[in-house]
Amino acid sequence: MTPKATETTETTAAAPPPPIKPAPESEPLCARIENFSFFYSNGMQAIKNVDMPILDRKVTAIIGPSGCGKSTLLRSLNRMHDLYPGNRYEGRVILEQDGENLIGPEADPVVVRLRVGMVFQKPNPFPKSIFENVAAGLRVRGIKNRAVIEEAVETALKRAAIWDEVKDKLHGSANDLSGGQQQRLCIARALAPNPEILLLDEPTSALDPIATAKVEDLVQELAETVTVVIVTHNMQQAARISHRTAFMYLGELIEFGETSQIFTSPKHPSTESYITGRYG
Ligand SMILES: Nc1ncnc2c1ncn2[C@@H]1O[C@H](COP(=O)(O)OP(=O)(O)OP(=O)(O)O)[C@@H](O)[C@H]1O
Repeated sequence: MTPKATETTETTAAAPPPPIKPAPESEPLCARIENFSFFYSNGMQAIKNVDMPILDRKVTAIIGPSGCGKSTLLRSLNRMHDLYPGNRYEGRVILEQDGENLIGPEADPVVVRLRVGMVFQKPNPFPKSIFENVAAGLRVRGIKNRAVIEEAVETALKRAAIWDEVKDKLHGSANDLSGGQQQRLCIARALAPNPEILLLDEPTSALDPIATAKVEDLVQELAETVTVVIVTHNMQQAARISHRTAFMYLGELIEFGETSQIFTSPKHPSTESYITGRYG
């Protein structure tokens, strides 16, 4: 018997459900990412229409499989992509404090990088003294008074929980520190200009478990005074230290919510597949 058209046995793969838009937040925001897209100079669209709140003085983790756009999104927040010609931003990243659009044409990328500090995967201290590493951002801010710089360097090193280890060798080379100490020094360097947001791009992936635990403790402490956004491949880390988690896939923000909700009852099937280790 010839099957009728309606009885065909062929199946087509169901399209994945659309991303879930973040729910309105009741807690104070530090910034809002609105309808944000990013295009690399070769025309590749790495971020697609992302809307995401960034909670004030909380830790937001960005997770997702390799190549989903985590680092691209993070680097957009402090205009790192401006260092390469031809890259393009669309949309807005608004700082709540004064309404500045960080990716707008009027925003000076150098000033944005003081308001939004960044620490990378591999510790990258300048080949200078410990003191000069931390003072660097203050000098960019135009601060020249020695006493002011000394006080700010001490405060930043204390905030980064490394003061006790370096206070007697501030003029020694940063390169003589251990990897974990170098990473905390880089955090101090980012903190010295007193940024509103601290971006951390897989800050512990080059560190051993003890140095990792120190940085994780530090991040939680820091969130009392500065907003933190962290990219991590380590889901236990995201679950341990963040208040909100953003799951990205193929350049889209698929799901955003309280970290405990994302890890225990994700709403989107792609989030569930990722956190249960089925891909990525
Ligand atoms: N300079 C570049 N020019 C063009 N495309 C790029 C560039 N850098 C990254 N991409 C592409 O943009 C997409 C997002 O990359 P991105 O590094 O942001 O992903 P990721 O989620 O951080 O990955 P990983 O976890 O592996 O670090 C990828 O498809 C990547 O190939």
